[in-house]
Amino acid sequence: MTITDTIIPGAYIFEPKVFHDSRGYFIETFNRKHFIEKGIDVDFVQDNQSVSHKNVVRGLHAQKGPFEQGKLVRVIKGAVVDIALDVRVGSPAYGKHIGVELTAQNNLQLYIPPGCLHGFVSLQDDTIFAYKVTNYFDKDSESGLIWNDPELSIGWSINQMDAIVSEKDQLLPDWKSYQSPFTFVG
Ligand SMILES: Cc1cn([C@H]2C[C@H](O)[C@@H](COP(=O)(O)OP(=O)(O)O[C@H]3O[C@H](C)C(=O)[C@H](O)[C@H]3O)O2)c(=O)[nH]c1=O
Repeated sequence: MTITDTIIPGAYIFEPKVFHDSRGYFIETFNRKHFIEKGIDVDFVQDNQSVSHKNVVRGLHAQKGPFEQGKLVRVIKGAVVDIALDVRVGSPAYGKHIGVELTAQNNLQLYIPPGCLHGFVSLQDDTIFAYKVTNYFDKDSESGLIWNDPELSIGWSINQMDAIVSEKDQLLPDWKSYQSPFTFVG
């Protein structure tokens, strides 16, 4: 497993070792010891899976405390551009985002710490997105930001006119009206 730091404190890119043989391949998709190596004491309590058509954008979402979530995200089939935006007040990366292409071919995974808004755009039809979260879903704790605020100039790699966005996500606030409920703990 190769673990790469990002500009967002606590966010890491994981590249699992692929064991190929005449039958196909094997990878460990999660091993807690790699998080412990990075000093992250994760306790995932829920696994999620969504399937998206090409050009579907989900996000930018985060659950507020006490239901904030760390997320370990990956793609089982297809491809996404995955975005994490640090909104922890006091973070050295506050207002900064990372974008990582996660595909069924590259097997990359991204760990997104609590306090980051998360979203992705599906680059292929029938993309299967699977992720582990460190806290339970709590509908009343959902918060978010509109996906395409020009002030953040997030590179979604698709033509905005083609994006398929839920009605709920289309109503999310823009960056200048976003009130972060998160504080950075260094
Ligand atoms: C997230 C979630 C949703 N649901 C139910 C609620 C709705 O009836 C339905 C679809 O939910 P939603 O439209 O919020 O799904 P996404 O737009 O994929 O939301 C996710 O998208 C971005 C990328 C995220 O990082 C979050 O995990 C999450 O916000 O599933 C549940 O029952 N449990 C859950 O954990």
